[in-house]
Amino acid sequence: MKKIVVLGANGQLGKTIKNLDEFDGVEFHFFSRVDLDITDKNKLATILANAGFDYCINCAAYTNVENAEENTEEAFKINAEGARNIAEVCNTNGIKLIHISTDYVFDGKNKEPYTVNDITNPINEYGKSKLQGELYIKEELDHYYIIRTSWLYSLYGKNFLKTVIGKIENDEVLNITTEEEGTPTSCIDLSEFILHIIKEDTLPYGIYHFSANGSTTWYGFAKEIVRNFKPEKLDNIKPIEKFKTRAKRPNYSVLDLNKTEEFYKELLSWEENLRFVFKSYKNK
Ligand SMILES: NC(=O)C1=CN([C@@H]2O[C@H](COP(=O)(O)OP(=O)(O)OC[C@H]3O[C@@H](n4cnc5c(N)ncnc54)[C@H](OP(=O)(O)O)[C@@H]3O)[C@@H](O)[C@H]2O)C=CC1
Ligand SMILES: Cc1cn([C@H]2C[C@H](O)[C@@H](COP(=O)(O)OP(=O)(O)O[C@H]3O[C@@H](C)C(=O)[C@@H](O)[C@H]3O)O2)c(=O)[nH]c1=O
Repeated sequence: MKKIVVLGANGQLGKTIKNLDEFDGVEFHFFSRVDLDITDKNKLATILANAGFDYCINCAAYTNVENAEENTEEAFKINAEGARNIAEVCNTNGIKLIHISTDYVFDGKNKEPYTVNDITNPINEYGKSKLQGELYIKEELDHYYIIRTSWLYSLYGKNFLKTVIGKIENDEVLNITTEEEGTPTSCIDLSEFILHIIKEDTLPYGIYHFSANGSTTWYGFAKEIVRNFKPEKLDNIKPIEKFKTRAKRPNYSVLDLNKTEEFYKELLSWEENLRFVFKSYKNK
């Protein structure tokens, strides 16, 4: 039986892991921010010491990309210092770390998918803080998996899918940018990969990229959401070149999946994953 501690358990990824129905051979222990704040290194050390955890999954993060431009200190405290605290405590206690990072560590100037070896160059404070977290982990720890993913969605918490559904339910018209290209990723799909790493227990340590296959713009993603949710409202989604925001986003942040597919399996397209999420939504 593998013993796993999950941090940031009340976020959308944490909740998705909690709802996985495949628990054979693994025992999860979930800690939300109120149970365990990752900026409190002493408490982390106390809870993780001598508890026999094999893996730590870090789902805790400061994820508000817009607010990170002003609350930069807090974003770094959680995404960089918090990640360092976890890495130090994992190192002391022989715990393998699975940490989630982001496509926003890249500047978006590529014309083809970013590989795990491509140069990082974040263009917003959230991306900078997440990159610093990656660097600290690499510095402190040998036994780590850093999984960079992109455009996460689920039926939990706050994410683009839920924003679009909410506005369509109110019959609002949405102007959505066509400026950025990336890949929407279902939290269910990512959770299954995380579970695979734990169950296999043999994947080489290091950085992995994880998303669905294919790519689109936020406009394309919104259209596909509405096509699945309420096709009669498709005309409510209007393309615009730019949507005014405080934080810059990379114009292109598609992740190269070759390494992940080599150690896992061929991944489904983002459209197929989205259909799967709606199927479970309608069955509820
Ligand atoms: N969302 C996305 O599109 C993407 C996310 N990622 C990464 O994936 C991971 C999971 O993201 P996601 O589930 O979407 O994020 P959420 O914002 O849904 O969840 C993050 C969770 O972390 C908690 N948290 C914040 N600060 C602390 C802290 N100091 N100590 C403990 N917990 C804390 C939050 O608690 P509270 O709600 O109370 O603040 C929240 O429950 C993150 O590392 C994120 O950077 C990567 C790519 C895309
Ligand atoms: C709500 C809305 C957003 N947009 C634009 C703004 C932005 O360019 C894009 C996405 O907006 P959001 O703010 O929902 O997404 P954003 O916070 O940029 O999402 C990112 O979150 C972090 C945590 C990550 O790690 C990234 O992978 C990515 O998922 O869509 C519109 O064009 N129209 C709209 O009505």
